[in-house]
Amino acid sequence: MQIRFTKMQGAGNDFVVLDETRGRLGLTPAHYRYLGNRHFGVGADQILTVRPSPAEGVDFEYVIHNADGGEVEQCGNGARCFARYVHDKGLTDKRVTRVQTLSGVIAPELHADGRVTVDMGAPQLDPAKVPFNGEGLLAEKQGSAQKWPLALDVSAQDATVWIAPISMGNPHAVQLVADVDAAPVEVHGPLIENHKRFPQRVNAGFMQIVDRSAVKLRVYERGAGETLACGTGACAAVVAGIGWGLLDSRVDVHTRGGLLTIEWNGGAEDRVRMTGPAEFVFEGQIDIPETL
Ligand SMILES: N[C@H](CCC[C@H](N)C(=O)O)C(=O)O
Repeated sequence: MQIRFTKMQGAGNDFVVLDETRGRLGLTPAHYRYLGNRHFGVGADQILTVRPSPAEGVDFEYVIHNADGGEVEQCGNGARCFARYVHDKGLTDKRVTRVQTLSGVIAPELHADGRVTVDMGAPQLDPAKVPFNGEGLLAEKQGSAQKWPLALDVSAQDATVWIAPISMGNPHAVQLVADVDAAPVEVHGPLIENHKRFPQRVNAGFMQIVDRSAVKLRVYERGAGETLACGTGACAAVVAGIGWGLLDSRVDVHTRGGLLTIEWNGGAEDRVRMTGPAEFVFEGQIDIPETL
């Protein structure tokens, strides 16, 4: 099966973009895994699919699959690339679009310099709705937010990390670290991702506070492993830091792949705004087996 695709990246989080505005490709999770595979396929953290508007008042549908083939609710860096793609490919002449995702409607705005600002909606701060099962745990209060103890079974020495469970449509567990470069992301990341207290698994964020308007962040992503940047992870980290009383309302998030700027006024109903890059890398086509 011949698949035409566009490779894009936002702060180093990379994507295969598929255009289904003129008909469905009929791909299976195995096909998405194949496209995401960095040795046998194209290689990407996520596969983004553009579909026609599903309803009045919405311009497009935006479908997201992780490299492991699983469909997910939201992808922030992908949303910026989505907005750049639909405009530059002539699918719309709007610079502000309304896009339907599994977790609701988001509104990306494409700026003249190619950067994109996305209204990512309000965070979900109720742990049970992240979803996170905190039964039997005693959360610590900090500022207007909490930290929950998460016991990790790290070979002999048990480790407990203190996390904020936050959803941006997709689930995140954010923790503070003194030094992101020294943080045990490779070891703790998968243990947090697959922790039994996150029934839908979770994206694990490791945040170092630089000052009240700047952080460094690494994210071990659900279904993709550590990525160079995670847009929803940056949103969740800033929401946690503001809730803990450590950050102001506009924060530069320094990721290994580039800079994202996140704004949130701190109210549970306040919407999170994310600004960052969205770049084309190359166009291509790939012949993938019909059955995998
Ligand atoms: N791995 C995430 C989806 C992609 C999120 C990330 N790439 C972003 O920019 O938000 C999840 O399973 O929820």
